This record gives sequence, C-alpha cells and structure tokens, in this order.
Amino acid sequence: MTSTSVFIPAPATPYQGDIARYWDGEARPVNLRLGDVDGLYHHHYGIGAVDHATLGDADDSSYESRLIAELHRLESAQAALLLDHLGPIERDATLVDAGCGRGGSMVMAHQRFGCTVEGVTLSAKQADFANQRARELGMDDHVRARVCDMLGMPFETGQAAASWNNESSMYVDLHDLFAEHARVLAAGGRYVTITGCWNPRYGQPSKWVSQINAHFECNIHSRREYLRAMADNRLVPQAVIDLTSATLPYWELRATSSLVTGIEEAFINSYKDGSFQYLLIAADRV
Ligand SMILES: C[S@@+](CC[C@H](N)C(=O)[O-])C[C@H]1O[C@@H](n2cnc3c(N)ncnc32)[C@H](O)[C@@H]1O
Ligand SMILES: CC(C)=CCC/C(C)=C/COP(=O)(O)OP(=O)(O)O
Ligand SMILES: [Mg+2]
Repeated sequence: MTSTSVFIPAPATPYQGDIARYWDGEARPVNLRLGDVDGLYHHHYGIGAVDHATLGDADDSSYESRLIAELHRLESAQAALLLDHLGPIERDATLVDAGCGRGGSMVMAHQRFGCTVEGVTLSAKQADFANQRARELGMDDHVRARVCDMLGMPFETGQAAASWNNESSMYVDLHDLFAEHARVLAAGGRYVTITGCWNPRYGQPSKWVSQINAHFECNIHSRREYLRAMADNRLVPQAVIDLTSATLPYWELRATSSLVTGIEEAFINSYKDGSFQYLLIAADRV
C-alpha cells in the first residue's frame, strides 16, 4: 500500500471541522521536539517513574535535552502499555488506530507485531505527516493514515483483530464510537483505550476538567459513561487500570520544563483532587 496524497472528505459536523483545523494548525514544541528525539511523534501523555539518575543535574547545559528525552521516553512507555493490552497479534492481522494523530503509536505497533496498521484522523496535516514518516521508515506498505471520521471508518465489518483510541475518545459520543469499534472488530477481538475521564465519585466535572475541555476543544466523558457505552456495544472490559498515579511524575516533570503550555496545573490539580482519572480500559469484543 502506498499513499502519496490524502483524500479529504468534508467534515461530518461543524464541530469536526473545528477539530480538523485545530490539529492542522498544531505545532507545539512539546510535541515536535519530543518526537524529534527518535522520530516517534505522539499526542498523548506519559506514564512511569522519572529516571532521575539519567536526568542528572538541572544546572548542566545539556539538562534540557535530557529532560525532553525523558518526557518522550514516558510518552512512548504509555503507548507500549496500550500495545501490551492488545494481546497476541499475528503478522497478517489488521489493527485500527482511531484518532491516530501523527502516527507514533501506529509505528510502534507495526514494529512490535509486523502487521498492518490503519489509522484515521480528522487532520490532513497529521495524516500527511504520519504517511511521510511511514515512507521514511520503509513501512508504508503496512502503515497508513487516512482523513476520516472514526465514527464511520472505511473498514469492513469484522476486519480488525484489535483497535484502539489513545487519548482521542473525548472528541466523540461514546455510544457512536463503541458501536463503530464493535462493527470493525472481529468477534473475540480486543479494544483498548487510554483516556482521561472525570470521576463520578467527585460528582460533576471539576473546574480543572472544564479548563482541559476548553484548552483542547474536547468533551471529557466520565468513567461511568465509558463502562456503560461499552456494555451497550458488546465490549466487555477485561482490564480497567487507573494510571493516575503513574502519569503524575510525567506532569510534574513537564511543569518544570521550558516546553510548558499552561495546561499542566489543570492536569496536576485534577489528578490530585480526585476529579479526573487517567485510565486504561481493555475490552473483549464479544
Ligand atoms: C490528542 S490526539 C491523539 C493522537 C494519537 N492517538 C496519539 O496518541 O498520538 C487526538 C486525535 O483524535 C483525532 N480525532 C478527533 N476526533 C476525531 C474523529 N471524529 N475522527 C477521527 N479522528 C478524530 C484528532 O484528529 C487527533 O488526531
Ligand atoms: C487526557 C486528555 C484529556 C487528553 C485530551 C486530548 C489531548 C489533547 C491529548 C494530548 O495531545 P497533545 O500531546 O497534542 O497535547 P500537549 O500539547 O498538551 O502535549
Ligand atoms: Mg503532547
């Protein structure tokens, strides 16, 4: 499969047009400079402990580049954890990355499983970027991004052995999303999401959650909505992992860097006051 140009359908809704424009115009150093570390470009956050020994002394002239490499290592660890939960994947399988961004997770999935990985994003810039990276890496016969709504993906019913949303489910209605995953997944296939969700135990979305929504033009769902929409769409949770404590070191390190974007405080405060959770859910398509 080769991809030299990207077909751009009209957005399904005005909101999706806004989101396409948002990601077409996105070029934050916190994403591009991290991606430049090894060519894996992510638009998600990190997990795991900070390696302070490698990070070294903040007074060293090379500290900032080590900090960037460390943030990137934690973001790649997040994608690796998502892939761990896909289960065994054969080389002839097709995986679907719904909301694939610049394609970092797709590249990692192909490198791990040797299989075909199909991604969709609303942003033509992101799809071009992901396809260019796949060409540069010589994997464009297996890795492809398309401009497409994840609520109506151009894949056959039952085509995918596994599918995922990595920090992309807060842009869509969850019942519509999971109905579409349940359609494209083979029976017995695996769905995984890593997401930020508001915690029903807190009551309603906190001011920090509202601030994150405004910052990214998204609509964060509650944990309860995820589980209910999965149950309604033949997706049975196999693992629900609270990654909140695992992501806090990433945010606290990021807040000290020159690459801050201003949203760090909202993530740190909402994770700490319990109003927001960073969650991995892996589900079987039954
Ligand atoms: C925060 S980025 C995550 C990118 C990627 N999953 C990653 O981990 O690097 C959100 C992505 O969701 C995509 N997205 C949002 N709504 C979408 C929709 N309705 N259909 C397809 N992609 C969508 C955006 O285009 C963007 O690529
Ligand atoms: C967990 C939640 C609520 C995520 C919202 C979706 C989102 C914008 C993710 C990160 O993208 P990014 O990597 O482009 O953001 P940043 O520039 O802040 O690193
Ligand atoms: Mg980022």
